[in-house]
Amino acid sequence: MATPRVCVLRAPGTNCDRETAFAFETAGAQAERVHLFRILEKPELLSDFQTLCIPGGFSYGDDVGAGVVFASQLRTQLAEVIGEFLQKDTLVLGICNGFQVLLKAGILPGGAGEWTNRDQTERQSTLTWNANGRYTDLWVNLKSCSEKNVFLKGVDTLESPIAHAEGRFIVKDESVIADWEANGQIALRYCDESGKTSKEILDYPVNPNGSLQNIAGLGDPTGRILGLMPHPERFLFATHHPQWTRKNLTGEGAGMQLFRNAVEYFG
Ligand SMILES: NC(=O)CC[C@H](N)C(=O)O
Repeated sequence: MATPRVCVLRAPGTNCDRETAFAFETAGAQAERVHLFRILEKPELLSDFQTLCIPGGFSYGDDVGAGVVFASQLRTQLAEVIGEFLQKDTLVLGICNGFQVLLKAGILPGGAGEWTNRDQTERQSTLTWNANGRYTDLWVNLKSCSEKNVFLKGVDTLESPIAHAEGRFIVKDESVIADWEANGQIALRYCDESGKTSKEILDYPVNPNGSLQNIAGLGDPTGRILGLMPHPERFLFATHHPQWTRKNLTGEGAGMQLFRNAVEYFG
């Protein structure tokens, strides 16, 4: 199997890059933590990689809004190389702050298809302050809703931690969600312990932030891009789970499958 190279792109304030690189490495990829300033200096470096991952954290201190500054650097200073990267048979993963960046840059939900028109396309959706107005840190249940998304192959439900202040997914006009759903772009929804979810906003803590239609993750039309608020890299081993002894969990954690899928895609 070919070993894909993963660029874990970090900016000032990113703090989940080591764990995320470790997750990809454990799944069999070759992951490199690359500082955004290196790519700004030498944009062609990005073409050495098959996967781009923007990890979680507080890029630029969440100033102006989480992910906004990082996203605007991608949109303006790196537009060309990002466009080339998206056109190729590559994967993109954005975790938490990374999801915020993908959405605010306009890499999601349109992917390569919309990237060239990103300045003409009005942004339909965003991630804003949690309904409870607070930074919220807990474990949630997720239901995979897309058969198309590469990262979610073989995933039905998974538990994962969330840790964010600006994770409430909202849209300007709710009717776009039906189109995204038909396209397989609605990737993950918050659900209860039995895996049940709904389009009505479920109560806290099942839906921890008040996201519309309980949406926790979104993909592009090709299924090669995924952005999600929860942190799969924090559940690689059973022992990461707060109740692993009580629940007798052993072996891998549910988050591992997403990284393995990303590696096997290139197999
Ligand atoms: N864990 C994260 O990546 C946090 C994202 C962002 N800083 C927020 O609080 O919303």
